[in-house]
Amino acid sequence: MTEHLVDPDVPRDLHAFIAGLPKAELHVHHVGSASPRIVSELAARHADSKVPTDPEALVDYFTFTDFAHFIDVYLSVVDLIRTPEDVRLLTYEVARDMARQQVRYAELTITPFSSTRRGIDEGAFMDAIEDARKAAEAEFGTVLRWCFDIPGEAGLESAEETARLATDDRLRPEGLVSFGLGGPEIGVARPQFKPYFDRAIAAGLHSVPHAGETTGPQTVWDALIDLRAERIGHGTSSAQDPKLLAHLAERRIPLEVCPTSNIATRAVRTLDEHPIKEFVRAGVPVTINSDDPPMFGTDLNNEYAVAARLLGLDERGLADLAKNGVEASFLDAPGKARIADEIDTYTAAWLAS
Ligand SMILES: Nc1ncnc2c1ncn2[C@@H]1O[C@H](CCC(=O)c2cccc(C(=O)O)c2)[C@@H](O)[C@H]1O
Ligand SMILES: [Zn+2]
Repeated sequence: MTEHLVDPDVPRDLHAFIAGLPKAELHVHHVGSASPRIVSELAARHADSKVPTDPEALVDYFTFTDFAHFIDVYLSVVDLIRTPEDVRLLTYEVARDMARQQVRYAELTITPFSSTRRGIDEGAFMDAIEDARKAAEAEFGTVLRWCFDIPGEAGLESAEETARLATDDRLRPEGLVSFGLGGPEIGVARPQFKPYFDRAIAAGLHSVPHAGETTGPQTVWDALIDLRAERIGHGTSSAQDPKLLAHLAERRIPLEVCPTSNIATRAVRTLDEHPIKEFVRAGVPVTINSDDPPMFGTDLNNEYAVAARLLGLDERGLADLAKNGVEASFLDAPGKARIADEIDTYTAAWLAS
């Protein structure tokens, strides 16, 4: 457990329970998962970068005035990833950090457009992530799968490139399971991306766009109707629309909730105002995720502690939340059953001790 992340309002033994709880993570960004250790290593390789390497300076650097500022800082870290070896290092080290938190399975959102437009060869990029995925599974036991996302603000050129990389049989990596859409939402309407999502879905990929993070509930409706979303990234503003909440609950469409992220990007004012309770009350399937953990000064374990506090959960409630993540994942049925059983066994042993 990382000591500075202990929430004083959550009992210490609940933190310890969370630290050992087997988990699935469904909403976490590749570059946004670069820890200070990884950032320092990349910055040392590329000394001209403006990203600070000192962990204390990084805390200030990762303090955001608004969502646009967050994206600017995010892109400065993207600029640190310049070679296939950088891509491999980042991916492998992110898996190591996940394994330490008992993450058994993660769908990692990768933005291949950002790397190919910066000159990394597309085939070498795919080889680097696949090589890291296989090594991480063998060495840490964490299973990684990919979501390729369109950086919407970069325009339809980025959508075309992302759809091509995700659907070309010669390039598409074995670990790819889903197709997403990220970046700012203001001025980036979801319906324009429909043809690209149609292509990805026709190629067998699942649809998981961000929506309702920084704009209202209509964006979530657009993601559901035009992009045929199977899960929603954030979906925070859904709480403003009771019909939408009822729809999400009835269709069993999970929200990928990332509480600390919403505060760090100023999408939500305070944790106590976070709508997670409304989602649960409306019967919407809720999953807990970390988004860009080091940039938001969090990790997945801390997000579970935050959820425990906001929802008043005990060990059984936390185990159910972890099982929501497994159930909402794109694992096959035996894969889901294996992690769900592990969660039950761990919880029973903890409660019996
Ligand atoms: N909380 C988040 N909510 C939304 N997205 C988030 C979040 N966290 C991380 N992201 C990532 O940020 C990327 C945005 C990148 C982007 O806008 C952009 C614009 C213009 C040019 C380029 C370029 O690369 O040249 C990139 C998204 O694709 C997504 O993967
Ligand atoms: Zn995200």
